[in-house]
Formats: sequence, C-alpha cells, structure tokens
Amino acid sequence: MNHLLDARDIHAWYGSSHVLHGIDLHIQSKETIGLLGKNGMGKSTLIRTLLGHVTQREGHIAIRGVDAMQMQPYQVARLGVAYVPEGRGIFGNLTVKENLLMAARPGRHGEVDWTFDRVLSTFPRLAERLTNLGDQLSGGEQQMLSISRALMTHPELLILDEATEGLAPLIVAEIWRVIKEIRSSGIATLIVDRDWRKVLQHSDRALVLQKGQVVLQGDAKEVFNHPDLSKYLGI
Ligand SMILES: Nc1ncnc2c1ncn2[C@@H]1O[C@H](COP(=O)(O)OP(=O)(O)OP(=O)(O)O)[C@@H](O)[C@H]1O
Repeated sequence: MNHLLDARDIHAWYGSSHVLHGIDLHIQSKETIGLLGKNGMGKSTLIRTLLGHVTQREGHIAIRGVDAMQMQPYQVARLGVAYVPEGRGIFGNLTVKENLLMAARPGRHGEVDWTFDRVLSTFPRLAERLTNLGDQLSGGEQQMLSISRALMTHPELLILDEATEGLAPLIVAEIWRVIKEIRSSGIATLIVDRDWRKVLQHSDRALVLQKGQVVLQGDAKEVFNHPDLSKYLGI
C-alpha cells in the first residue's frame, strides 16, 4: 500500500541514551492519528526524528514513497509535512499579517484553498490582531497563528505537538474545533495532546508509546476501550 508516511523500525538516540526502540508508524492520506503516552515516553522524539530534527537515528522513513532518511527538516517540509511544535515557532518581531503571508505557498498539486481570508475566518481572533507583533499575542493566539501558518503551506500531513498545552479552556475548545475542521478538509494529521479522550475522539487510529516502543495501537475506538490503556497512560 502507498502510505503518505511510512516509518519502519525507527531508533533514535540523544548521545548515548537510546530513546526510540524500533517504532513502526504508517499514515495514509487524509488519516488522523493520535499519539499517546505518559511524559517522557518518546512522542516528541518520534516526531522530531521523523522530521529530521533528531539526527542520531536509524530505520526507514519514506514520505509518499520518497526516502527521507537523509533529508533535512526543510526538505521534509517541502514534501508537504507541516509541523506545529510544542512551544509554537512563530516570528515574534513580525506582525500577524507578516507571519501569515510569509508562510503562504501552494500545495504540491497547486492547492491554494487555505487563503489568508480562509485562515482569518477559521481563527477570527487573528483577524483582530493583524497588526500586532507575534510577541504581543497571548499564548492561545500564538498557537492559532502557528497552526494558521502551517495551513497556509497547504500540507498533506500536519503534525500538532501539544497544541493546547497551557491554554485557557475556551481557547482549547477553539483549537479542537479547528482540528476537526482540518480533519474534514482532508489533511492527514498526527496529534499529540495530554487530553487523551479528545485525541481518541478526533482520531481514526492511535498508537500508545511506552519507553520508546509502541505498546498499543489500533482504531481509536478500540484503543479507547482497551483494558490496558489506563495502565499505559497512568490514569
Ligand atoms: N534534547 C534531549 N536531550 C536528551 N534527552 C532528551 C532530549 N529530549 C528528550 N529527551 C529524553 O528522551 C526521552 C523521551 O522524551 P520525549 O520528549 O520524546 O517524550 P514525550 O513522550 O514527548 O514526553 P513529553 O510530553 O514530556 O514531551 C525522555 O527520557 C527525555 O528525557
């Protein structure tokens, strides 16, 4: 089968510390995958390894059949993978408008549907802040800007790492609403979030990591009802 992302037997290290121990992850076009696990189990490391930020790695990574093992993060981004990192990643000294416009580029098939106007109607709060600098935004607005920037690159796969971390409940609800909208727009998504219920509710499939290995995976509903889930998540 031709996967959008096909990662096999992924190992990663920080110095001499072996953190990922042979992970397989496949993502199909338009599919939403939830990635769960307690703190420190390797979720962010897996994402950063797939993107090429963690370079001490072994295994096989293909994006739409293209070998990505030797690629730099910017090359992975060009293949249509957008990353909204934990802690955001916007330009604090540029305005909201500048942040958005500089991110914009057509998709691989010339898609331009995530226009400036569509992004602003998706996140009306940003429309009120267009001339504010990135640094002047609240945490929630920065997160919305970060997601908006990712959407304006017209990705085929969007990776969200702790997108709701530290945000007020109303903003969290707004972000989940947008995640749902992104899912129905046909962009494949990989979601990491502490709210495992919400993750499973919004995903097609899910994987649970423990100490750098996949210990549980399946349809989101199966994972939700699995008797070992509470043990793996410490809940
Ligand atoms: N830059 C780094 N240098 C050394 N060790 C690291 C680094 N980043 C993470 N680790 C270690 O790698 C392991 C996996 O961490 P990782 O951040 O991937 O986990 P996580 O599941 O994303 O958890 P969290 O939700 O806390 O970020 C942990 O033992 C962590 O201490």
